[in-house]
Amino acid sequence: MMDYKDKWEELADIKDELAARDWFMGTSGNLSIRVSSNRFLVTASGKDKRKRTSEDFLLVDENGQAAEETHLKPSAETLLHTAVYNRTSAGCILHVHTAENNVISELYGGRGEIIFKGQEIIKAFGKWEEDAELRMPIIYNHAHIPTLADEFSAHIEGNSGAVLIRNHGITVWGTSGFEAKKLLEASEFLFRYELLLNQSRSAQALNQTIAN
Ligand SMILES: CSC[C@@H](O)[C@@H](O)C(=O)COP(=O)(O)O
Ligand SMILES: [Zn+2]
Repeated sequence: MMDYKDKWEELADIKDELAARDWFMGTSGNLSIRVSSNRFLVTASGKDKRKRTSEDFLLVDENGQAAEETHLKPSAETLLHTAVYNRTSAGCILHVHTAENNVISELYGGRGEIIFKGQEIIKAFGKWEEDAELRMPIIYNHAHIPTLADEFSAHIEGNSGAVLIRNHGITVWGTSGFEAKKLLEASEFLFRYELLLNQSRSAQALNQTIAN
């Protein structure tokens, strides 16, 4: 039997941290961590991800099928995880639904992407140049998961990245658990900033109209 105790604990710790941020509303979200070239641990479907139990994850193969005898069902969105692991050397994938990532995906979904520029925190994505841009794709939320996974796959470029699914959530991947969490936190910071900025500008414009 494969020994994945350390990877299990690492993913469970990440899950606890994201839960402390309240990023698993209504059982939403799914997480995975690579164990070998063709095996990864993924969250069991439909669980309350704020709880830490011995049934939180199951080992799956490169097709997203259980690789060991279990009564657990892999996440409904496991195909998005297999899409990343089969194309890259990524080590961890995190998917969360937040009000902020949903509103951003709706505001900018018509453009198919949101671009962040002039933000220090895009360095978390390896964007170090002064005029660097971070382009984050926004894809349609197909209910048919193989179709969603196909559209998502078109945006997998390299061992780290982030894709927004419109009115659904964000999926980020990185070379390790640490990297994936960093990208997720940086993304959610950018979303909150963008929303706050838009709100502040609207309030400012309204105040000016009233003053004139
Ligand atoms: C109730 S959340 C909606 C789910 O369909 C899904 O989007 C999700 O993120 C969690 O599904 P899961 O099967 O638990 O991984
Ligand atoms: Zn989801």
